Amino acid sequence: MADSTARILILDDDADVACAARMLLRRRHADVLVLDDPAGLPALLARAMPDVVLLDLNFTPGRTDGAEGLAALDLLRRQPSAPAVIALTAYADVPLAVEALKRGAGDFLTKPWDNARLVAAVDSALARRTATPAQAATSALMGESAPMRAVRAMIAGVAPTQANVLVLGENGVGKELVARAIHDASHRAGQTFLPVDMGALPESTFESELFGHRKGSFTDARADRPGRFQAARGGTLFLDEIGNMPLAGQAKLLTALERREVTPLGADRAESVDVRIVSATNLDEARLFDPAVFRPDLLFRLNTIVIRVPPLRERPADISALLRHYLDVYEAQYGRPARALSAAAQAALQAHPWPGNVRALRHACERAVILGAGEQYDVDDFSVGQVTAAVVPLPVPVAGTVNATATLSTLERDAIAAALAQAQGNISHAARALGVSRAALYRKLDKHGI
Ligand SMILES: Nc1ncnc2c1ncn2[C@@H]1O[C@H](COP(=O)(O)OP(=O)(O)OP(=O)(O)O)[C@@H](O)[C@H]1O
Repeated sequence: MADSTARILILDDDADVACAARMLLRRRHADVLVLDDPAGLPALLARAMPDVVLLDLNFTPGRTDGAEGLAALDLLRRQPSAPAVIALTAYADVPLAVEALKRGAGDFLTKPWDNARLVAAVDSALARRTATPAQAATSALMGESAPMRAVRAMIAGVAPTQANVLVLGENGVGKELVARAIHDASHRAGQTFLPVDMGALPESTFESELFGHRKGSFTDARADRPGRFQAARGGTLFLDEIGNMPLAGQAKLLTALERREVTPLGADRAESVDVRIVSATNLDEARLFDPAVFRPDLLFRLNTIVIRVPPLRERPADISALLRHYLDVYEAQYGRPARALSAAAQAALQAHPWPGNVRALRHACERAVILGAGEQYDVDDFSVGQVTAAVVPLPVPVAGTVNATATLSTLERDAIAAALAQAQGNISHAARALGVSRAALYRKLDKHGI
């Protein structure tokens, strides 16, 4: 069932490929457009700006240099509210995938793709796109509280080195922003910053996703394919959610990090790859240091430097500036007039514990900008009173008294609340139990005000 209002464009001349992708994505996104020729792109953009573009890199038969796709990518990146781009290529060509990433594509997929991976790539592109205004530059890591100043000092100290960095903190505290800030302040800034959600990598394709594969190495390996390590060569690989990696995957990652080289599936020789590793997890440290959960030898490789990003409730001095920043961002994005916060709203939001941290604050600001009707923002516009709903038993609807949509919506909310309770608040685990990506779960939490 389509549950997002995002607009997705598939720009690919292969009708079968475009049709397969459209059918898959239509289950979740109501608005999926297909275009078979980049020449039609300017007219389409003038009519309807997409949120995410799946962009083939080669169109003219026989052409494999990617020039047509890269030109379309440049055009997309020049748009005032540029869509997120996922480059698609049938020719698993590392330099071309890397070139697309360097020119602003957020991710790449090689054909034929794994359906779950395609869905997850679109979800993360949407999530990242929403976050773009705050993530564009190092200075976007806001906060003048003493703990955030200490975090920034650590970033400045560690960025110029080659040290692997482990970023710890609850969901939504800004771990990815910290990782980007390290990359942006390092000598690798001009190279790729590639985030990989380690919790979302299927066990069966773990090696091929990370290290790549050679044509014919397994039934579906119809072409050589680069892995994330090769794609991030020279840059920074951000291993997100490492705490959700199965132990088997941990062993494979350890070998790559120890040897500083990776062996694509089916290859007879290892390749050395120069990547800087920044990793992150929301696992609490007691769990992370439990050998039954995480291999100590891998942890030792990853945590040369540890940066702890404190939850927002421990740095209330940052709340006010973050509120104003995100209200400004969304007022500009939605073309709404600038409005002040009422004194009561300011006090209530300042005292709020923000269990979802800065991500929740950002979502609350977006809601307020869209829904707030008064001259000033009132506390109700932020709908933050419902934050504990995930652990509060929800009322069971009485048959016949609610309409079908309300029932479905309630069921979904119940399922999410139950999954979260069972996963003890671990978003990745709850998302996996529900069969959706983390990004999709975040959107649903937002939708239900959880
Ligand atoms: N210090 C900050 N200043 C401005 N925006 C922030 C800050 N910290 C987080 N954000 C915003 O909050 C959102 C969540 O941040 P981010 O994705 O970096 O968190 P995370 O800790 O990596 O989350 P998760 O654990 O769920 O992956 C993003 O939109 C980000 O831009």
